[in-house]
Formats: sequence, structure tokens, C-alpha cells
Amino acid sequence: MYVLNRRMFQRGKDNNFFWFHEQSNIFFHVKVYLCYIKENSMTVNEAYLIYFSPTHTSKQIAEAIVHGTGIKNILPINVTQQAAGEIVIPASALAIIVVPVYGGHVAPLAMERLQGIRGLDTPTVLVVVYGNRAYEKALMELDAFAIPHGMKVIAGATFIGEHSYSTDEHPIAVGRPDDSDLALAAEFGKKIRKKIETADAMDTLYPVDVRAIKRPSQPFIPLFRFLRKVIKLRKSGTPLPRAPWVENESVCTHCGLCVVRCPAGAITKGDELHTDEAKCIKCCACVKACTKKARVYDTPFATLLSDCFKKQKQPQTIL
Ligand SMILES: Cc1cc2nc3c(=O)[nH]c(=O)nc-3n(C[C@H](O)[C@H](O)[C@H](O)COP(=O)(O)O)c2cc1C
Repeated sequence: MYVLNRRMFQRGKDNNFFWFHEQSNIFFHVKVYLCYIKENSMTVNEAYLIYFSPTHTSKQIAEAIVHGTGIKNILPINVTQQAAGEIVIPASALAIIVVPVYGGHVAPLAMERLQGIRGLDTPTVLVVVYGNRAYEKALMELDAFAIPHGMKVIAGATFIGEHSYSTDEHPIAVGRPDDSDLALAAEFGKKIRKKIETADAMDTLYPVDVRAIKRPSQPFIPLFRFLRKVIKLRKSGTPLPRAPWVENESVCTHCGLCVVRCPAGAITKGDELHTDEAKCIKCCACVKACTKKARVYDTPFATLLSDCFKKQKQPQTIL
């Protein structure tokens, strides 16, 4: 045991007591700092998982991200079949919005169905899922929706999903999101959680500019071939199918699955052989859902996309 005296508090190589005293001071300050971080770090205890996903690729990405965050209280808001209605998401929650890209834009029906959602400066993650061609303005459009709706965009991402037009003959990004995409989505979720927890308050949880996200590399020659073929197709006046159809009527069992899966109400129970072209959004949910393969959507675009976008693009994230 040391008996306290003045010499013990004097610096010196051979003064062991002073060395311990100095270290314990450091330990004390580290402990105080850790307590401070814990006291002041932000936590989110619930996640609003908002998605539109007729062929379930966006849904898979959404679920992988939220599981990656480790948040247990998940409130799914699936806007595939109906509008979200009026929902206010508190600032203490995390909002994750995942939508597919149609023609380089956010799928218009998805955008329409998101309109009732509002945040209160809610930390929000924006994700677009596209079929290996391009997402063009989609992520920026989602951002332009989210900010005026009271959401603070703290992370963004672009993921790849099997193209809705993909068939056995004309495969486009088949099997995406694959295991590696889903692992990346979960890792992204984990990083989002970390970003929130390392911020000591809402004003230090910094927003991101989704325009700064890295665009995937696109080889020029296949893109040029694609554009040339699209122009040729348009000039030829070949009519493009306005909606999926039932190829062989005897195969359809009228099970009604296509009716249930259609997000646009374009197929009516009891009249499954007919698709309302005015309502159809060509999402191909009915084609993918049909267990008898009675429904088809055979568009010349599938051939072009399959031929020209063979190189698999990779997900990109920003946070
Ligand atoms: C009408 C329509 C337009 C599409 N446009 C694009 C596009 O511009 N770029 C692209 O890469 N993929 C495009 N896709 C493919 C979808 O973005 C892709 O298949 C997505 O994974 C579908 O999401 P979901 O499975 O959640 O429905 C389009 C699909 C449809 C049905």
C-alpha cells in the first residue's frame, strides 16, 4: 500500500504511483466520453418499410436492408396493391422506401401511391431497383418526392432486380437480386444503423445528396446497339403489346391469382382471359404469378434488352 505523500504526485520515470495515477485519469476520461456518446447517440426503434413491388425484387431488397439494420419493430407499408393513405412517420423512426424503375423513372403507380406519406424530418433511405439497363432519373425523382414530404434522406442506393420482361428465351438479369446483392443490401442496412448511432443528435445526422451516387459503368458498344435497334423498331411501326395476354386459353384454370397480384386492377375475377389495356402497367406480375404459364408478355424489347445488357451491373450505395 502506498502512503500518500507529495513525492508520489511528482512526475518521474521511477515513480510507479504517479504512472498508475496518470493512467487511471485517462481511463476515467475514456469512461466519461463513452458514457457521453451512449447518452447522446441517436437510436431508432422502429422502421417503416415502404415498397411497391409487383414482381417482388424490390421487396426482397427492402427486407434485406431492414434486417441488416437490426431494427426489430418493422412496420411494412406495401403500396403494390393500394395507396399508403395518410401516414405520418415520426422523426424517431427510420423510413426505407424501395421502388422499381420503369422507363428510367420511378414506376408512376408507385409514385402515386406514396403521396399520402409524410415525415417529420424523419431519417429516410431511398432505393430504386432496376432491371440491369439503367435507372436514369429515378433516384433523383424519389429524392424530389421525399424532401418536400418531410423526409431527411440519410442514405440512398440503386439495386438490380430481374427484369419484369425477362423470359426463359430472353433472360435479363435472371435471379437478381442474388445472394451477393442481398448480402450487400444487409451490409448497407448495418451501415445505416451505424450512421444513426454515431450521430449525437438529429442535426448531426447528415443528409446525403443522392445525385453524387456512382453510376454503374455501361459499355458503349452494347448501349449504341440498343439505341440503334430501338430507333429501328420504332421506325418499323411494329405494334408493341399493350398488355400481357393468355396465349392458350385452355391452360388457364381461372384460379384468380393474376387478379389478386395485378397492382392496377386490370384483370377481373371470372374474366381472367381479358386484360384491361387502359389500366395495365405492364409490370408482368400476372405473368410471373401464373403457375400454369398461361399468361405471356412477349415484347420485342425483351430481345433487345437481353442482347444488349448482358454485362451484369452492380448495386451502388451512398450514405
Ligand atoms: C414497364 C417497365 C419499365 C421498365 N423500365 C426499366 C428501365 O427503364 N430500366 C431498367 O433497368 N429496368 C426497367 N424495368 C425493369 C424493372 O425495373 C425491374 O424488373 C425491377 O426489378 C422490377 O421490380 P419489382 O420486382 O419490385 O416489380 C422496367 C420494367 C417494367 C415493367
